Amino acid sequence: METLTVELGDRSYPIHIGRGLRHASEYLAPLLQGRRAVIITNETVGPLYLDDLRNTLMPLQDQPVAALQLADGEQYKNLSSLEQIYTFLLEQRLERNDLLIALGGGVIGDIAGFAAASYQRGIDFIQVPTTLLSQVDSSVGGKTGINHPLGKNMIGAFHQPRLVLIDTDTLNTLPDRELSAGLAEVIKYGLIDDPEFFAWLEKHIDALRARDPQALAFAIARSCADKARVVAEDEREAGRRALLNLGHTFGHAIETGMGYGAWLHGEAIAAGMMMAADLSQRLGWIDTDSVSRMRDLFSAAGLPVTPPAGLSPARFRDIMAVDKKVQRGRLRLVLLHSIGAATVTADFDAQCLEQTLEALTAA
Ligand SMILES: NC(=O)c1ccc[n+]([C@@H]2O[C@H](COP(=O)([O-])OP(=O)(O)OC[C@H]3O[C@@H](n4cnc5c(N)ncnc54)[C@H](O)[C@@H]3O)[C@@H](O)[C@H]2O)c1
Ligand SMILES: O=C(O)C(=O)C[C@@H](O)[C@H](O)[C@H](O)COP(=O)(O)O
Ligand SMILES: [Zn+2]
Repeated sequence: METLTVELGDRSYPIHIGRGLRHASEYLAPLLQGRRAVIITNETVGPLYLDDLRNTLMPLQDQPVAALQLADGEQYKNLSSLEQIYTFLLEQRLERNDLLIALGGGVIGDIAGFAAASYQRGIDFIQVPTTLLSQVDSSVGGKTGINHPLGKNMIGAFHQPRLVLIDTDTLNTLPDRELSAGLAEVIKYGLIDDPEFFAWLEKHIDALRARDPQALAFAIARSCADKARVVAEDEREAGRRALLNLGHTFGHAIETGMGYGAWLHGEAIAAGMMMAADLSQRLGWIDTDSVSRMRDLFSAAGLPVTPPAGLSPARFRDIMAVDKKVQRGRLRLVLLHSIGAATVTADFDAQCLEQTLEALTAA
């Protein structure tokens, strides 16, 4: 068992990482203390893990542990699912002092987190992430929200969880394609500011794909530590936190343009990071050798390295124009000086961006 802390003053919270949820009741008990918890999950994760979590919670509260199972998929990260959650919470008479628990991947964590941020103007919530992507990224840092047909995560709030409980054994049931998608965010941390981790990933990528428990535990803890550090410095993305968006301006355009769910988030941002690398290279920043290392690692992780056919440069431009990093109408992108040195900037040659879009969408 390993415990990290997201340091945010009186809103600091622990991330517990381990195999099995044996110690879960120890961590949950102090938060419950006469309060009631309900669970939001989905129709895939519920049948796998809801009973375990319920059994852990049952001795800690005097009322039955109610749960809502939403439909599964990125296309359900929308207003209609959010409304389903509000209705459930009201029917359950959940009070302002009660708790909501998100059990599932990033879709459930984001939407349940936003329900917690807005229900009765904000109640506490706990993240129990069950995908690699949610264990290394979405459960940490308090970004919650839903998609809009015109843009990813366009409606939401910053709302930190009170606790993150990561049971790495849940990854045993995760499909290979989803494991690879999670590796995209893991590789992202190496690219942003952790070149040693990037080099470790190059050596251990096969072990990670084979679900070696030690390799996974190390990669999850290192990713959470890297993210927690950035979030602690800049909780609401006034500056440095935007680095966590490496590959996301391109990647979100892929997800929105292809229709939510066609490309997994991790797949889209892997291709997006390669697009950011291509542009960085055209600007004379990152060198060819580093771009090849990136391409090799994403490929070894089972991820795409080019955007999908069928999204034109014009469509990319159109969707990218509503990115949340746009300021006074100017697009800001996360670009790379080298592996481990990312930067957020609006100061790039627009011609080079055009060339990247033309070259890679034609590939
Ligand atoms: N809030 C943030 O900081 C943040 C960070 C990264 C990504 N995200 C968001 O997270 C979402 C992607 O999350 P994701 O990749 O976890 O996708 P997801 O939540 O859709 O989960 C992927 C699939 O795996 C299934 N699943 C979950 N756990 C499982 C398990 N243990 N065994 C078997 N199947 C399981 C799910 O039902 C789903 O079908 C996107 O919406 C993305 O925008 C948010
Ligand atoms: O936590 C962050 O900050 C991130 O940017 C993490 C990203 O991996 C994640 O996909 C996030 O949801 C993107 O946020 P957005 O603000 O670009 O929608
Ligand atoms: Zn992401």
